[in-house]
Amino acid sequence: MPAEVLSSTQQEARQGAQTYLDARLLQKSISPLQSTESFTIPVIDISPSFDASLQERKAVATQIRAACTNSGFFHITGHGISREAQDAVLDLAKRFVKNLDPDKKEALHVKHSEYFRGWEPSDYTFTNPSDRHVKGARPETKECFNWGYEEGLDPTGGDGHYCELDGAIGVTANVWPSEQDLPGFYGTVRQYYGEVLSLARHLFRLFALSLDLEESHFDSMVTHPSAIARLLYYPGQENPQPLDDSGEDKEVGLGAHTDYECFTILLCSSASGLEILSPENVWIPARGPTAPENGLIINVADFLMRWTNGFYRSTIHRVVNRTQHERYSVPFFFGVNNDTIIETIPSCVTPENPSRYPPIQAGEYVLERLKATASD
Ligand SMILES: O=C(O)CCC(=O)C(=O)O
Ligand SMILES: [Fe+2]
Repeated sequence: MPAEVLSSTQQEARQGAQTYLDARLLQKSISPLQSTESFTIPVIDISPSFDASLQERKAVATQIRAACTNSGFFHITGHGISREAQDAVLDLAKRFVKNLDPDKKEALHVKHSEYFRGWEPSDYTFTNPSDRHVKGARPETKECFNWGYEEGLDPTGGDGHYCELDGAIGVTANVWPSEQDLPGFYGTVRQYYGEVLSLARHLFRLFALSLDLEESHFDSMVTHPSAIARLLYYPGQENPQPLDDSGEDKEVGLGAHTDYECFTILLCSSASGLEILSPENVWIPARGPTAPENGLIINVADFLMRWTNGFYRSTIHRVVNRTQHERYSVPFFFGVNNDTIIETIPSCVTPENPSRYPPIQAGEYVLERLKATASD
């Protein structure tokens, strides 16, 4: 890949995603206040996809395709992630936020990391880079801890070829609290992350079927994948703030954004707060009355949207905790091996819809998007 192609695509990585986000948010503000919303978030039981016939796997894939071409957002049940691992990792998020001393957090600050690993205090990033420039912008209320793939977290043990977002080999990018400060931290992360990583590889096979590709199409691209995850915390509001004069929230947990990778697997505590911009450009709660009890949330992210030439939709979402309760969540952002160069999937290109995106190296794309949240 010639150098000039990469640098122009880095620019395009930021701008393309921001343009999509800004355009959808603009449509939101001109859409009628009284919504004629008919959209509900689909719930897909993926249990038949584990041990059944190809025909049954294809039936699940068909439901995934329908969700991805509409809102790009759905709940899954029958996913096999143990309740124990889910509860333990949510509890870990709480322990990290509440029990780790400020100086220990400071030592893990993401500003020390080229790859945005470690402790991310609320005011360090704007999840929607445009929010930084809004007059009187207040910091988002979230606080989080980020880590990425390492072979020790992979139940397969990996393929020995992991490289970082920028292609660097042999770097130790993750940082961890010490065992003394937070006993069992790494073990709990490893258990949950390992289970979700296996689920993500399985889901990618269903995504392949959903795009009429061979089931194994993506397998060789996720042997040492980009798989960043985070423990997230949103404080409750002591006195939940009324909306401001323009009908916007005064306090936002995480600004409106799309995720960067292929798809996200999200675990959240019962507290409400996550909202998605529906296909009709109306904010709706992600965990409405139809949300399943033990489900996980899946949303399409930007890399899959560009890979499919816009056929699959990346979901715009945000978090606003309007309750007095604390909220915790653990998103897992799944993408392909950082060193994979991606070109639009040929079956998503037609004479009416020619490829809109130049080739790009997967990790470079994600790194560029991460950088945009912390600076201009
Ligand atoms: O906390 C949540 O529910 C969503 C988190 C999220 O959207 C993100 O970290 O990208
Ligand atoms: Fe997100």
